[in-house]
Amino acid sequence: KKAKTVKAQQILLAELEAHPAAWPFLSPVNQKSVPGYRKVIKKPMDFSTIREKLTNNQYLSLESFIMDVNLVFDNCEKFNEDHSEIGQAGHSMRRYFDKRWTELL
Ligand SMILES: Cc1ncccc1N[C@H]1CCCS(=O)(=O)C1
Repeated sequence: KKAKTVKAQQILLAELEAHPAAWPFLSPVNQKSVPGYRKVIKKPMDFSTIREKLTNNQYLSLESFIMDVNLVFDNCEKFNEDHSEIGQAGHSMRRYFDKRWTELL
C-alpha cells in the first residue's frame, strides 16, 4: 500500500467524522431500534466501521475505501426520504466527500 494514499484516507475519514452532518453515520444503525433496516439494507456501513478497517489495514486499495464510504451514503438514500433530516445529512456528506477526495487525490 502506498503510504500517500493511506495518509489521504486517514485525512479524509477524519474530515468526514468531524463534519456537522456526520451524526447519523458515526456508529452502526441500531437494527433493533430501526424497524425494517435489517431487511432493507443488505450491507450496513458507517464511519466507525470504516475507521476500524482503516486501522486494521483492511483497505488494499483506495477504491475499496471509497466504495465503503459510498456504501454509507447509498444505504442512507435507500432507506431515508431525500428531504428527511437524515436524508439531507446523507446528501450533504456525499457532496462534501466527493469534493474533498478529488481535491486531495
Ligand atoms: C443512517 C441512518 N439511516 C437510517 C436510520 C438511522 C440512521 N442513523 C441513525 C444512527 C444512530 C443515531 S440516530 O438513530 O439518530 C440515526
